Parts: sequence; structure tokens; C-alpha cells
Amino acid sequence: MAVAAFGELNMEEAPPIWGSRSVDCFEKLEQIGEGTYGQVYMAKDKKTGEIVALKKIRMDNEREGFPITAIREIKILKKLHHQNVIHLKEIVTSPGRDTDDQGNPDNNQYKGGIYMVFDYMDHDLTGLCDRPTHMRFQVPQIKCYMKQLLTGLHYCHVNQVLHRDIKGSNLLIDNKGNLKLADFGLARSFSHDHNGNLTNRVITLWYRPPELLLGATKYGPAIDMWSVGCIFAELLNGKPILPGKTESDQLTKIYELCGSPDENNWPGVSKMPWYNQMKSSRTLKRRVREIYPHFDRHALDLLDKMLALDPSKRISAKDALDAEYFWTEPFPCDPKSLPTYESSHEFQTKKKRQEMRQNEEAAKKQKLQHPQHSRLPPQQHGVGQSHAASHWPAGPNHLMNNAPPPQLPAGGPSGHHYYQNQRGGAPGPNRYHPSGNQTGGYNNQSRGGYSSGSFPSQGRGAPYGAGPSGGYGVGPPNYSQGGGGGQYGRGQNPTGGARNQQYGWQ
Ligand SMILES: Nc1ncnc2c1ncn2[C@@H]1O[C@H](COP(=O)(O)OP(=O)(O)OP(=O)(O)O)[C@@H](O)[C@H]1O
Repeated sequence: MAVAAFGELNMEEAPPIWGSRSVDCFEKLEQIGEGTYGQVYMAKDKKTGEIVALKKIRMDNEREGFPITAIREIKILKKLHHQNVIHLKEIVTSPGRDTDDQGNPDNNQYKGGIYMVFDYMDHDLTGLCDRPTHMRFQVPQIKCYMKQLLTGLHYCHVNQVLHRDIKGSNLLIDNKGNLKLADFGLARSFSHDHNGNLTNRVITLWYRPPELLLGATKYGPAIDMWSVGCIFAELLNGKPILPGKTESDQLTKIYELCGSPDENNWPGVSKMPWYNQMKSSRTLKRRVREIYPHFDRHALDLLDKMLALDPSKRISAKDALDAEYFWTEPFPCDPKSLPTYESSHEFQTKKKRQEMRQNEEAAKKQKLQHPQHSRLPPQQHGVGQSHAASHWPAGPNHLMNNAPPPQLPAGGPSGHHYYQNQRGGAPGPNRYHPSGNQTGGYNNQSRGGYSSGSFPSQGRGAPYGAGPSGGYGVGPPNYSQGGGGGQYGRGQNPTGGARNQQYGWQ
């Protein structure tokens, strides 16, 4: 294929050489995301018509070249190939400014835009959950998503990658019912014999496990499993279960649900860096089963194991996939049987909600300014609830194909109607391929399990050092805690400043 000459961008060919094509090969259609990293756009490949997602790498504050977070994300995603992990298709670029603001030549060769090109996914889980209560997911649908989430995460962990930012907006779902883990901007490789310290400033606050909140700098896959537990409970409960406002509030909420940690339920906890500062003033007992008595027995068993305070007792992704929950009726449905919905991303649903709020406020203001309006005669035709409902932006009409709720699988585990029936006859760890790949289709780099993955650990200095209250104040998320009929009402991303590159996180 023709390769663009140095300084020129290739508008012609398919992209075996990453970064050789220009972003002008794509037509930007609309913005679908706004992250710490930059904007995400839905775009169309001008040549093939394929719809993709373009994630712009933000480089505003980069004095030292290309951001390390982006390098890690690209490096990790280039190696991960799995049906439940987002596929990075290529990198494209746009020409940079050749002078700086003062008109001097700009030596930063990366100043132009750099974009990651991904398969387009119609929804993220947060956007999809943000619908009226009566459109909540059915149990087979929840099982289907959870199973895919765990399968993708198991694959990452076997390949020695910690995701470190599992949350609804990073779980992407397409209209074929496929769920993929996305946003590997905080991910890193790990190994069990790695002795260096890792930063504990990772994972969005509501999904952050107690060991990170207590200052752990040595951790492993269990941190992601805590987040998975929070997502699982959120799917069953209809709203986030631990919406802390600050790190200490987050720990308080965790203790109120899971009990206060002590040497009996978590040996070694009293030696954790911030244990004394953050310990509960009184002993609290574990209340997971008490607070969620309406969850079914197997769901509760699994949730309880995901939300184990002691990370060494927390269930792994592999064992979770083997839990009774997934192997008892109603079984996980086939992703293809799931209804298709109008595209929904957290960014868009937030924007819609904001617009609605603004319209309501404007209407109220107008009413106050022109009180005579309230004296208008009642409308002639019936304006009942149904009329009001037709203005609801995310009502049932958003179900594009009006598909019925997901079908329960016919037959038992041996029937071929239900999703990925491959629980081996014998119970135990062999039910899943150690590589995490159920079809064997990807490059298996780590048959030896956790200790022999393909990524070397990347030891770096760790200038993180601030205490739990230090440095990166977490503003209260703009989250309505008033219930609100099970809607999410999620506002600001409650990330604890984790992605802030100036902390040189590891
Ligand atoms: N491949 C994709 N297809 C469709 N939408 C996507 C895709 N990738 C990302 N998005 C949308 O953009 C949002 C932000 O993307 P992403 O999380 O990768 O960016 P980020 O800058 O790392 O964000 P954050 O700061 O929230 O972690 C996602 O929540 C999702 O709604």
C-alpha cells in the first residue's frame, strides 16, 4: 500500500500503518462523549461508510509530549483482542499548528490532533440504565450483561491487565447486545511478583474498593471485582449503591453496608496506611443481605462475594462466572435476543436532562413574568397523563423495535437456546478456559495463567504520596439522592482526580 511521505497524511489507503491516515478520512457526525481525555465523536469512514467512534487525545497541558495515559491505553489495547473488550482499529492524526501562540515555531510535533478509532458502540451502560423505572432490565438481561462483563474482565486479568476504572459509562453495549469493556486510560499491567508501589488514586469514587481508600499500594485484580460488585448491585437495585461524596464518606457508606473492617474479618487491615484515620467510630455489622432482601438468593450469594472487604477473599472473575447465579433459571439470555434501543450515551442523556431542566426553568420564569397565562381556559381536548408522557424524552418510544422483553431460554443448561452454554459437566475451575477466551479465537498469550502473561510490569516512580484527604479534592457528585423513581440522575463524574497525569500515577 502507498505510505504517506513524511509530513503528509495519507487519505487513500486502508490503515495497516497506524497513524498514517488523516482524521479527514472520517466525517464527524456528532459528539457522544466528553471525558477527562477529550471528546469522543461518532464518525463515518468516508470511503467505506463504516460508523466508528473517534476519541481525541487531549494534549492541552502536555509539555512533555504524548500523554503517558494515552500511550498505556494504546499499548494495552493493541494487545487485547476479545469479543468483550473494545477493539482499537487504528490511530489517525490531524495536522498540527506549526507556530505557537506567540507565532514562534512550535517544536511539539504532537500538537496536532491524535485520535483513537474504535468500533462504534450504540450505548454505554449508564446511558442505557437512564430510562424510566418500568424499562428496567429483566433478570436474563442483567445476567447476560454481567456474564459478558466478567468474561471480558477475566480475559484482561489473565493477560495481567488491571482495568482500574470499571463503571457504567465505561461498559459499552451495541445493538446486538454485545457488551465491551472500554476506556483503558487508567489500566496497567501487573504481575504477582511485582514489588513496586502502585497508585491508589484510581477507580471512580463510587466504585472504588476499601483497600484503595485505606491507602493500599499493592493490589491486584480484586480491585476491579469490587467495582463489578457495585455495578451488579446497581443493575439489580436500579441506582448506584455507594454514592459517596468524599473518600471518607465513601468508606462510611462501605462500612454501613459491608460492616467495619477489623483483624477478624480482614487480617492485616489495621496495618493499612490510613486505617487509623479512617476507621469507624463504632463496630458495624455486615448488612448486605439485610439491605437487599429482595435480591434473589443466588444474586445475593454472588454479590456478597464480590463485595468482600478483604480483597484476598473477594471472588475472582473466573469463579464468579462459575457461580450458581449464572447456572440457574432464569438463565442469561442470548445477547442477540435483547431489544434494540435508540442510541444512548451518558454524555447525551446528561445533556438531554440538562436541556429539559433549562426548559422547565424557562417555562417557570415565563409563568412568573406573565401570570395571566395561568388564567387561560383549559384545553379543549383531553390532556391526560398520556399527553404528558408523550413529552418524556426517554419513554417507551425509545425502544426502537418494540421488541418484547428478552426471552427466557427454553430448556435447561443442556439446551442450545441459551447464551454460551458451556459450563463443563464437572463443577470447578475448569469450566472456563484459563485464557478467558471462550472461543479460543484470540492470541493466547498467557496459557500459564496469571503468572505468565505477555505484558512486563512497567515499574515507574510513584510520586503519589498524599494522604486520603490530600491534593485532589473530590467534589460532591451532582447526584440526586432523593430516589427519583429509580433513575440515575448522575451528574459530575465522581472520579477522585485519578486520571490526573500530573500525579504520575503508576
Ligand atoms: N467505541 C465507542 N463507541 C461509542 N461510544 C463511545 C466509544 N468509546 C467511548 N464512547 C463514549 O464516550 C464516553 C467517554 O469515553 P471514554 O471513557 O473512553 O473517555 P475518557 O476520556 O477516558 O472518559 P472518562 O474521563 O469518563 O473516563 C463513554 O462513556 C461513551 O459514552
